[in-house]
Amino acid sequence: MVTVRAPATSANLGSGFDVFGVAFDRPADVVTVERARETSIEVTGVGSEYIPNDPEKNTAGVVASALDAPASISIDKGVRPSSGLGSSAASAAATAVALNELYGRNLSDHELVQVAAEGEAAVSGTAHADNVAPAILGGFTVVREDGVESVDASIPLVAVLPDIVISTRDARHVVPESITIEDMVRTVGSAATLTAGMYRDDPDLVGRGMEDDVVTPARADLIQGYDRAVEAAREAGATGATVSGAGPAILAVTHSGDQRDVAAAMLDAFEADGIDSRAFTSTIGSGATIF
Ligand SMILES: Nc1ncnc2c1ncn2[C@@H]1O[C@H](COP(=O)(O)OP(=O)(O)O)[C@@H](O)[C@H]1O
Ligand SMILES: N[C@@H](CCOP(=O)(O)O)C(=O)O
Repeated sequence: MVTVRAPATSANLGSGFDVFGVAFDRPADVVTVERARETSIEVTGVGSEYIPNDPEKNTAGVVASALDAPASISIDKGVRPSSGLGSSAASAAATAVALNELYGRNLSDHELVQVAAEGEAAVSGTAHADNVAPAILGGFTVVREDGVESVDASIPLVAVLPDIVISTRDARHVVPESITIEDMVRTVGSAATLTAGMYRDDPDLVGRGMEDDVVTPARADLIQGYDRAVEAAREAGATGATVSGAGPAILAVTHSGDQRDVAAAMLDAFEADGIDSRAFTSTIGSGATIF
């Protein structure tokens, strides 16, 4: 039996659509696997009633199939599904790491990222690896078609999750299919600024580098209360705020010491719109851990 914890993650960070990701300290999914003749899945925890047990529809089951590693899989969900906090990815990442250990497959972390991304493809329609990469490797990650880079960075984060459900699959349909050269130039500038900020542990640069005029505005329209919450975050000291993943969570970057104020301001903003929400404060954290 092997048990692995994999954390919530935030993908995109505004300017890095399908490329950037960060790991949180918490919340996390905890996955336990045992050898079996056929794969079966039991799900408990946050939002488990909305998650299929069918191995072909659950990211964990798709990973078991991709690794040809049948198992009894127990998932204790800490990351709410359809949150924008990499819920489906946390299960996929934890399962990939756990089955690699259980079956002695000796795959590298980078190979496991590709396996876990197959689980993501089953639920979102695309094998985007920008959540499973930080969920496995930790830190700030950059995903390309031919590989993944990861760097440890110390940046304070606040994620606020409103009581709204948005599926990644649906939110991918609003992404523009093409962009102008002017938008491309601005996006590359933002993404490079953010990356420099991560290397320098500089929340001002990271916040500035989250600016994006391409994907974020289209997704923001799906999140009731988004504009008010982002404005409140900035007024409370956030250096940047944007849609976390495909939403509805909002990710804010702060200086250390400002996290509680920023979280409170965003919670109040959603409350003013009549929406319950909860906040997670974190710094950029580690990836999947075998117990
Ligand atoms: N192990 C899993 N954990 C969470 N969601 C899962 C899992 N397996 C399948 N799903 C499905 O994936 C969808 C949630 O994934 P997604 O829309 O990408 O949200 P999130 O941003 O939280 O990852 C839901 O429809 C859920 O039923
Ligand atoms: N790059 C993906 C990330 C989806 O993240 P999730 O946490 O909402 O699953 C996208 O933007 O579609």
